[in-house]
Amino acid sequence: MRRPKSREFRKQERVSEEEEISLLNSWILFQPPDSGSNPMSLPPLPKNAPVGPLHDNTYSRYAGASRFAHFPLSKKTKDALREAKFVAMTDIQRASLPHALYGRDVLGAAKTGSGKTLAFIIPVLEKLYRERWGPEDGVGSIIISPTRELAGQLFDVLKVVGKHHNFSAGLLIGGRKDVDMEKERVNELNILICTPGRLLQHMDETPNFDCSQMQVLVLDEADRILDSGFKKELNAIISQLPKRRQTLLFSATQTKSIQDLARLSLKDPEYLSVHEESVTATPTLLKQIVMVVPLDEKLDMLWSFIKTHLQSKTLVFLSTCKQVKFVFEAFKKLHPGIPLKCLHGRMKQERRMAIYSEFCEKRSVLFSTDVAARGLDFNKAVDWVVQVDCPENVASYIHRVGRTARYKSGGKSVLFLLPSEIQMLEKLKAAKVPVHFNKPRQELLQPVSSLLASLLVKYPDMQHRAQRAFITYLRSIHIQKNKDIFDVMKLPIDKYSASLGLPMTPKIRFLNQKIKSKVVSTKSILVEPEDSNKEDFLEVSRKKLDTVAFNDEETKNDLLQVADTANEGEVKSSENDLLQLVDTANEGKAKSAELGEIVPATRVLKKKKLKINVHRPLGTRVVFDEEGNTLPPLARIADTQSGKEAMLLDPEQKAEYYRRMRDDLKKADKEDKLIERQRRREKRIKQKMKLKAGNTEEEDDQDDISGSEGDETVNRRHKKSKLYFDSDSDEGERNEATTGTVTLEEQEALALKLLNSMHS
Ligand SMILES: Nc1ncnc2c1ncn2[C@@H]1O[C@H](COP(=O)(O)OP(=O)(O)OP(=O)(O)O)[C@@H](O)[C@H]1O
Repeated sequence: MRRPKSREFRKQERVSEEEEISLLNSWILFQPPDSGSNPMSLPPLPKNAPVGPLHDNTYSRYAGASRFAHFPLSKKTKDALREAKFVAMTDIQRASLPHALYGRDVLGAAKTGSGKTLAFIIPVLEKLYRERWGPEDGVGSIIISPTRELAGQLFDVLKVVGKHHNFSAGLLIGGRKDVDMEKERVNELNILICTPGRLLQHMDETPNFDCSQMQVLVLDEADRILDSGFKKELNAIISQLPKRRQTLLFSATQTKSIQDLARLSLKDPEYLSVHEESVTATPTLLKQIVMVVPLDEKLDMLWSFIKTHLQSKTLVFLSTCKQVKFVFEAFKKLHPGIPLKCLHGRMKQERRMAIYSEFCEKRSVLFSTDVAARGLDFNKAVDWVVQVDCPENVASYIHRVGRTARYKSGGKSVLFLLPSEIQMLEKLKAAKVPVHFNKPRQELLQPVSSLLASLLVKYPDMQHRAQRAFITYLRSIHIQKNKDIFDVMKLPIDKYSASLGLPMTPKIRFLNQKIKSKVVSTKSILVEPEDSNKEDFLEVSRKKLDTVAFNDEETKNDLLQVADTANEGEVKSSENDLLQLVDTANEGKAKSAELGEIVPATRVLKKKKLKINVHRPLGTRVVFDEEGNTLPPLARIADTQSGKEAMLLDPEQKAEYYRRMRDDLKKADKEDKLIERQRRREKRIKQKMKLKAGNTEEEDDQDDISGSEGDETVNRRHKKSKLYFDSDSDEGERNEATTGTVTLEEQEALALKLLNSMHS
């Protein structure tokens, strides 16, 4: 047990702290970095150079120093840094700390995993220390993170570096039940680490919540917090903060938008982009691979990848929560031989945190939405980042792959691109992201679709999950802004549905409308060579690039590597192939004929052909009339049962036959309705019970396309919609909601009738 410090000791401590603060202030003011300069351009202090106050009343130069020990930092901070083995500074720390310590606003940009967290945690601690901030002063600094997991991680770093300081700090994130306790204590906290939604909730609901004296505002992943997803929240937050404050913004993909920065009222900010001159925008030790994978082969490819990388820690990104849930559940049932986990914004907070910690500790495969794309520093290095679905933009790509190859460790990533998404490559190259093409070995591909189909039969709930995954993925593509890359009409929808194990392609209203309009325009497409060429290109490139699969064993370590390093030339040539294909496509259909491909003119035609094949009864002779129509059922029966022909064609008998059929149909219809009513009723009861139990995790039907945050406000919005929308098709959702109400009324009426009849 710690003995309470004596009064005398406390007094002495105070005096020495005051002396230290005075020294630090003089040191910082003595030789600050020039405004607009990057301290990285200054030579570091020689190893044995004296540090701090010098004998002639001067101080050593700290701008440009490369070790924490050479900086005007408090002993408490220096001790903690040393204990955590932080000795030499990273580039972004060298560049931004001198400006931040001097009190300037900073916009810091540096590659993922390059140590930006310390670049803002240290100035926050030092500022409050030098201001002698205490419990009675309330909120002194607010650090905002876009996701809960990242906020939790920042809190952990703060606990490490600030462990000798006496500040109180709080983690305010959505999904935690102890909001009332937070409200009671939030005004006593000195440092708040929060997500925008929860902070705003306190600003709105906590009596006397006061941050009018706060000194430092930090936005980690600043570009994300400043983008439209958080616009309203951030504007409301900023409006309640004092104008006189220091603001620090950090991200691997920094915003330079004047409008964004104007919202924050920055004062002559220092823009420090330490890797701007670098040849690549991603970590140098990161090996990045791109493979072209048709949509209907993505799961085969992913499954094969997992099976051939059982010793790796792998992070898999998918576009939507429903995809994550489906792939996780399905693959889990197929027992790949490595633990699987999933993380998405619709999970309960405790579960999210638990999964995050488990993945930090253990070798496993984590399926995730973009909720894990930014900032997270998984303790034991992630070996592979697999992007099954194309990220919405380059920034998103950079953050996702940045979960591996952090600080000084290496890592690998692979991106599956659809043939229609090839333009993404140009964007990556333009942003200095060095990617290599790879053609893993076809023979090692382990198809999983048939296994999924059997799973869906065995577990009926999996069918529902597969449908949701299917629909939400298409919707995620549909709502993307960049239509040059993301075009839902270019997707092989039926094949994709089959690849998930679905027996039939689910109906999607928004897509049906699109297809209809495409059918109308098909006529003109057929006479417009340019557009039809596009289709040709799609088919040709698919055929040519389809030949991908994974190598076996870890030793030949990932098929990817073998093909890549063993034959750099081959990679190059495949890349060239790809580029050539674009040209080839522009040369029109003639070229594809040369290639020996039978290329359908449009997808619509292909689909029609498929339909006929699917619905035609196998092994039965189909009789067509002269116009090519099949004969009506009765005529067919008459044809096959020649003995009864006369009877069935007799008008009275025919009428009788039709009457019986009608009755049978009515009966079947009635039964179906009853079953359906019962199903809906059970579903409603289930939902009510879930609501009562406060279970927010499952079946939130507005899918989280961005896969982000799961912040409190966002969740509240979703919860609301949950009451009304309960199906994937927009139309279906509304229908079901309305039918649900009518059924309830009907049931009440029925109950009343029953009661009356009992009393009478
Ligand atoms: N000076 C340092 N010395 C040693 N390790 C460091 C130093 N600074 C940071 N690190 C380590 O580097 C890793 C990455 O740091 P951090 O999470 O701050 O990166 P980041 O730049 O914020 O990445 P992201 O852009 O993905 O958010 C962490 O494990 C951290 O402990």
